[in-house]
Parts: sequence; structure tokens; C-alpha cells
Amino acid sequence: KSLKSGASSLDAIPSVGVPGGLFGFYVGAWNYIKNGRDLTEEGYLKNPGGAFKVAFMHRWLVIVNGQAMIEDLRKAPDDFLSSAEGNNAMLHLEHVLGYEQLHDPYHVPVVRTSLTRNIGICFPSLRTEVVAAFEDLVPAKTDEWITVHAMQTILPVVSRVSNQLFIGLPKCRDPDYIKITTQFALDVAKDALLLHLIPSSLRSLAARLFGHLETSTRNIMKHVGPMIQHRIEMDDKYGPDWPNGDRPNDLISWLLDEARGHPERRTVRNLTHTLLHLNFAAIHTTTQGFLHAFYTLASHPEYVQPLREEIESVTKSEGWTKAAMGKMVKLDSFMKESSRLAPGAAVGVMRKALKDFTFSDGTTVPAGTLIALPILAEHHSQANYTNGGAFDPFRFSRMREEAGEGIKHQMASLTHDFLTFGLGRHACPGRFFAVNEQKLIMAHVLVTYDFKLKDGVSAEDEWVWIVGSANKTAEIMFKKRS
Ligand code: HEM
Repeated sequence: KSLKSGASSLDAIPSVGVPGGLFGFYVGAWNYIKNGRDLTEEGYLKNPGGAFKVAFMHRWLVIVNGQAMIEDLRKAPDDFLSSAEGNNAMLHLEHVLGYEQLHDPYHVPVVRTSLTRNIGICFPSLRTEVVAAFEDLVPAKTDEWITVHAMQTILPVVSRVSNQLFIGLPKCRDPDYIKITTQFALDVAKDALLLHLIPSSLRSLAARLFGHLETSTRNIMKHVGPMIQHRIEMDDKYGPDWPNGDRPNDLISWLLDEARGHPERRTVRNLTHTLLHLNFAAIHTTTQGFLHAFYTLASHPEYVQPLREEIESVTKSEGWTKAAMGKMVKLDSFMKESSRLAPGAAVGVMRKALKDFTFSDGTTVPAGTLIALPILAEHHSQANYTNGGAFDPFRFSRMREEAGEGIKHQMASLTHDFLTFGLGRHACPGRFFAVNEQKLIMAHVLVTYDFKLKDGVSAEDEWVWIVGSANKTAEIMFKKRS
């Protein structure tokens, strides 16, 4: 039904990759699954500063581009263009992450405020965890190279460091806990895909029968259930002021602060869902971004020296602190440039129109339409970047040297031409943590090891549908620096 009514009212918007004929839409949907990245680029180049539509599974997706339309999307209120409903249409959040995760997302302000504010205070334990994780997972010596599987090494490092902030020691190091949380993110993607193929009236049932949420919740509760129960009881009794001031400073406490006066949020189950959800939001995204940058660096050894010099000089004067990370402008630029060329997805910043919506150029989409931005094409565009297709690691640090351009070109800043973290009110609230974490891990690797890609390994992303992933099988060789 939505396809039919949507199709007729979206007539004025040109389509890409969809042939005519009776089954044209479905051929187009298949084309987009096979070739989503290139078709998006094609639509972008044919419709500069405008809109085009692609066959996206079983519905149209309208992709808008250019500064003016991106600004329209950024400014649109939630009751016109909904981010929650956009993400729900992509991921079926209420089924794969839990009903309350869609309908009461109170973790978002917690991540934006308490978690972000605590990065500096928690930085020493984050750094300790990075050092300990590499000692365990990359036990290289100075006199010989060792080879490790890149993804299987970095994923648990990122999980340990993220969960140091979420729940602290000892659980953040527990291999079974790490396995469940990292596997959960992959299961979410699988469940969402399955639910795309099932009519909406049967989704709830299908999610209960075939989905992974219940099992993962049960398994993770075995690890954190008693701890969370204890924290709720202590919070009921003492609020934030525990005797001797020994209340842990972690995500569970920050969530409980925000959950005061909301009994439905203060349950082991609700807090466990939130913990799983944030593991899903944080770990694979950060790992992917890091790995792409790491492969790029390993295949461009000429950039190692300038980065090492910056890291060694900053840590000499500042130590390993959040302020030090802020001063590593070349490293920030390197990571941002890598993310510009490999943002993880060709389209993103998904919104669903809840009412008919008219863009400033007059393009109108009816209520129910899914809308997104062509992230990768904007990132490549010559209109946004000189030599936009080329990797220029210090382009952003050079921009930052220009007077008055300080903050704007940092990796965590949101601009219309850098969309890795989204845009506007619903942009990623975890981006300050993600950037600090990626820089901390990269800085540690750079000062601790020499490294190189095993022969023949590709630093290029692998693309399926609209998703670009860092090489999953690559091996990296490490030797400890003397
Ligand atoms: C490099 C790593 C990361 C990337 C690339 C990334 C990217 C994104 C993007 C593109 C969005 C949607 C923005 C939009 O629709 O406009 C988002 C949302 C979100 N991210 Fe991240 N993210 C990362 C790490 C994290 C981390 C570490 C956390 C938590 C600590 C986190 C928590 C969230 C949450 C809670 C949302 C939903 C925001 C809302 O609905 O308002 N992310 N992220």
C-alpha cells in the first residue's frame, strides 16, 4: 500500500536504477542491493542540489543532497521528519533492541551529557584498559614480528575500553561478556534483515520466535544482572551519595541518575537492554572506523613518523589525558580523513516524514516517505572538497591552522560536508567518546609497535548494499618498538 501511494505522489522525483515495466520496481530493488553505493553516486551526480529516489527493499527511499536540502533536513522538527521512525524503519528497533529502546530513549541524553562529560575523569582507566588489552592480545617482542587477525584483535580491544566506561572492571574484561555483546551487534543486523522480509503484522511474532534479543538479554543478565540489581537497591537507599563515596562512576550510575522517578526504567531488564543497545551502537562502529584508518596507515608508512612525533611531543608535556587527545590535531585529521572516505555507509541520516514535507527548493514528499542523505557521495564531492576522491591525511589539520577555523574541522564536529556522525539534534551523541577512544588506541599502537599489513592484504572497504566494511580477514604484523 505504501509503495503504491508513495509511488504516485513521488512521481516528480526522478528514480535511479529502476527500469520501467511491470516488475521494474523489484528489479530496481535488486539492483540497489547489488550496487547501492554506485547507484547513489550516480543519482547524486545527475541531480546536484536536488532529490532522487531509489528502490529500497520494498519501498522508495528519497535521497536529497546539497547544502540547502541538508539544512532543511537538519532543521526539520521531529514531528515532521522523525529520526526515531527513520531508524526504526531501517532496523526495526522495537523488535530487535526492545520496545522501550524506541519509545523511551532516555539513554540518548545520558550519553550526550553524563557519559561525554566523564570522558576526561575516566581517561586514566580507559588508557589502562587499552594498555592491558594490547598486552593480552598483541604480546609482541622487540626481536620478532608476530601476526594477528586485525578484526578479531581490535573488536575485543574496543569492547573492553567501551565497557570500562559502561560497567568497569572486572566484567569489561570477561571473554564471555565480550563475546555476547560483540555478537549481539551482528545478530541485530541479521534480525533486522529478516524482519524486512516479513509483513509488519507478523514482525512481533517473528522477532519473538527467531530474534536474538531474548537469548542475548538472558545471557548478558547472567553476567550483569546481580550487579545491576545491587546498584538499583543502593540507589533506592542512598541516591547518588553512597557511604564512603564509593559509588562507581560508570554508565549504570548515569542511567540511574536519569531514571530517578521513573520506576519502569529502574529494572534489571530495562537497564540490561540499554547496555546491550549501547554496546550495539558503540562497538562495531568504532572498530570499523579504527580498522579502516589502521589499514590505511599500515599501507602508507610515510605518515607514521609525523604522527609519532606529534603523539610523543604531546604526551611528553600533557601525559595521556583527554586534553592531550585534543592537542593531537594531525592524528585527529588522519582519523577524520579516513572516515571521510570510509564513513561505513553510502547513505545515512535516515528520517521518516510523519507529515507531508516540502524542501526549500519546492520538492515535496508525502507523509510516510523515508528520506536519507548520500553520505559517501557528499564526502567525495568536488563541491565540498578539493581533490575529494584523494586521501590527504592532513587536510583538516591544515584547515585548522587557518585563523578562526579551530573547532569546525575537528573530527567530532558536525558539518554539512562531514556526515559520518549524522547531523542535527539526533547526531551521534557518542561521537566525542568514539573519537577519543579511536585516537587513544591509535596513539598507543603508534608509540608501542612497528606494524605492517601482511602481504597482499587490501586496505579497501568491502561493499554490500549500502554498507561498507573494513577488511574482515586481514592480518597485521606487529613488532614491539625498542
Ligand atoms: C565511530 C563510531 C561511531 C559512529 C560512526 C557512529 C555513528 C552514528 C550515526 C550516523 C548515528 C545516527 C545519526 C543521525 O541519524 O543523524 C548515531 C546515533 C547514535 N549513536 Fe553513534 N556512532 C559511533 C559511536 C557511538 C558510541 C561510542 C556511542 C555510545 C557511547 C554511540 C551512541 C549512539 C546513540 C545512542 C545514537 C542514537 C541518537 C539518537 O537517536 O538521537 N555511538 N551514531
